[in-house]
Amino acid sequence: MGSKGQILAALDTVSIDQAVDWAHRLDRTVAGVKLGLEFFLANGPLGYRRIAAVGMPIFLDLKLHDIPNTVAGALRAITPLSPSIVTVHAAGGQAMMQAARETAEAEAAKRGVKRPKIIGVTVLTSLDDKDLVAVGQSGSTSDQVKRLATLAKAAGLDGVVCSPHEIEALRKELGEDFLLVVPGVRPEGSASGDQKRVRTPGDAAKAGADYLVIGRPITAAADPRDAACRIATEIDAAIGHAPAQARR
Ligand SMILES: O=c1ccn([C@@H]2O[C@H](COP(=O)(O)O)[C@@H](O)[C@H]2O)c(=O)[nH]1
Repeated sequence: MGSKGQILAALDTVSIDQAVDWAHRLDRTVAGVKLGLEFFLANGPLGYRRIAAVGMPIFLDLKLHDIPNTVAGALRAITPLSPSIVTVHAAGGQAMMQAARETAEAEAAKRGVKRPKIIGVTVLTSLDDKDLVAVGQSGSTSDQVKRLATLAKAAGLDGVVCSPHEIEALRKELGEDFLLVVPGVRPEGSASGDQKRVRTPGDAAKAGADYLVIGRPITAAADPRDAACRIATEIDAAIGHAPAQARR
């Protein structure tokens, strides 16, 4: 499969028909698809099941951020859908992240489904150092990402969402088995939009990302499948054909 096995395509839309169409076009071209707040708030579990029926792994990116009891309840609600990956905000704290992990484990065992990987969102890729100061956080984005990722690992999470700029430092600090799921990926010449901490797919893969989360550069293209294939080719050219996990 080459580096197609590293791309998670973000299907950001409220339209079920649009998302199903993208999923069919991208089937066997990417590792999986990401459904986020926009899709899930509009279409809920029924919409999720329509996409799941296409047969690709689903990253359910709801970025849960609440008290431990509420996040545990949310995990009980979504684990039966059998997503491959779900997200919580690492800034929600260690107790909340632990509750998420333990609840997913218990609920998956009870339902006889595979436990989703629980991933902590560190600092959103739309933020830079100045934005952190504006919300009252001192220090750099890279320091804050490292702090939150360390906390996520201590809480038993499977990995984190970080920007392409923090990959090397987190690999060194947190080891080879900690999943790094990386948005903020832009092929040369494509618009950054609201993303502030960006790198190219080739650079992010070479730095050691496990998965690259890519939305608009694929979904806004005239031919999304062709766009995904081009990105996979760029990654292959940068790293050779072995995906990150196989290279370690
Ligand atoms: O820090 C984060 C966490 C999540 N995302 C999500 O990734 C995709 C990126 O989409 P693009 O169109 O490639 O910008 C989107 O669904 C975000 O919700 C992120 O960008 N940054």
